[in-house]
Amino acid sequence: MKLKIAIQKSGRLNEQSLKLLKDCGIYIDNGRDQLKVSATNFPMEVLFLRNGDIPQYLRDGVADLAIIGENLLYEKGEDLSIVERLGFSKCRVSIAIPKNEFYHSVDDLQGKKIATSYPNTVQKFLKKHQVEAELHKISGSVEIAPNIGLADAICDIVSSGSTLFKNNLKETEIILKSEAVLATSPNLSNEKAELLAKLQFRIQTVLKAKESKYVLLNAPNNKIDQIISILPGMKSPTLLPLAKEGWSSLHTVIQQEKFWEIIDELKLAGAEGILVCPIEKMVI
Ligand SMILES: Nc1ncnc2c1ncn2[C@@H]1O[C@H](COP(=O)(O)OP(=O)(O)OP(=O)(O)O)[C@@H](O)[C@H]1O
Ligand SMILES: O=P(O)(O)OC[C@H]1O[C@H](OP(=O)(O)OP(=O)(O)O)[C@H](O)[C@@H]1O
Ligand SMILES: [Mg+2]
Repeated sequence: MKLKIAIQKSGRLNEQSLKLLKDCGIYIDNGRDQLKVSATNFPMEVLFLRNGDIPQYLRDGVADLAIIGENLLYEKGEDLSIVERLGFSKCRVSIAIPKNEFYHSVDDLQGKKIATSYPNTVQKFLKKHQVEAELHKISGSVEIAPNIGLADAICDIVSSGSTLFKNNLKETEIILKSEAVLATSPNLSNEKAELLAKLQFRIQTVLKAKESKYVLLNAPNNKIDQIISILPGMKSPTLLPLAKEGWSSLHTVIQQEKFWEIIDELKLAGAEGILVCPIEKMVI
């Protein structure tokens, strides 16, 4: 018995999905040309599919789980559950209009023509705000629609905003924020649920390690207490004596984002030779 995981065949999510499996110690042979590949060291089969088809495959039980954009679940798979947020492919689904158009509120979309690849998402948004607009479904290059007279507004994925900028559009409403997630089929057998739990444990181990850094620093012994009070450590930090009399080396694990907040404080408190190292796996 194998856990069948669907990942995007090619596109934005493909590379990082494969990398995540690799970081979890799951090796896949010949992922390139085949649409179905078995892992060599984990009871798993990887199905390479078109993104848009994945929610249906999950629903039908053709795939047990999938790595997919949260936005696509909102569009096509609200009945499916998210079991893990994966932290990559962060983006938002937004409404945009030509830069020079006036925009005050959602009401300005009343009676307008909106081009999008995410019709259900837009429809839900319009309904919530009691706005009636005409939807025009297109499958790609949505941002060009207003420039060629196809629509008054668009709804599409925005990340850096450069596609909007290049097409003279401005973002007026953020409908939702998205990232890659692990989603599951509704009726997993107990055996499959156990395998899923194993996979989730590995994923959490990898993700936690990514957020954290191993920090080493040197300081005079009389400054150590103050430095420890600044460090938001895992537990108590490790303290080792240096060859130099009256000095110690202090090791701890901190959240990457916290590091930038406390670095100046650490230096002021007398920390020297600060090293920040990546962590490969982290089991807590
Ligand atoms: N510019 C972006 N920045 C960050 N994430 C993005 C961006 N564009 C898309 N994504 C995310 O990646 C997912 C896949 O996008 P991509 O454009 O590769 O595939 P697609 O065109 O939706 O699907 P298909 O596999 O059918 O071609 C999207 O659902 C979204 O969650
Ligand atoms: O805000 P930005 O950083 O510019 O990213 C947004 C763009 O990225 C995606 O397109 P993609 O490149 O995936 O092309 P596609 O339309 O062929 O899917 C999305 O559909 C937007 O067009
Ligand atoms: Mg795309």
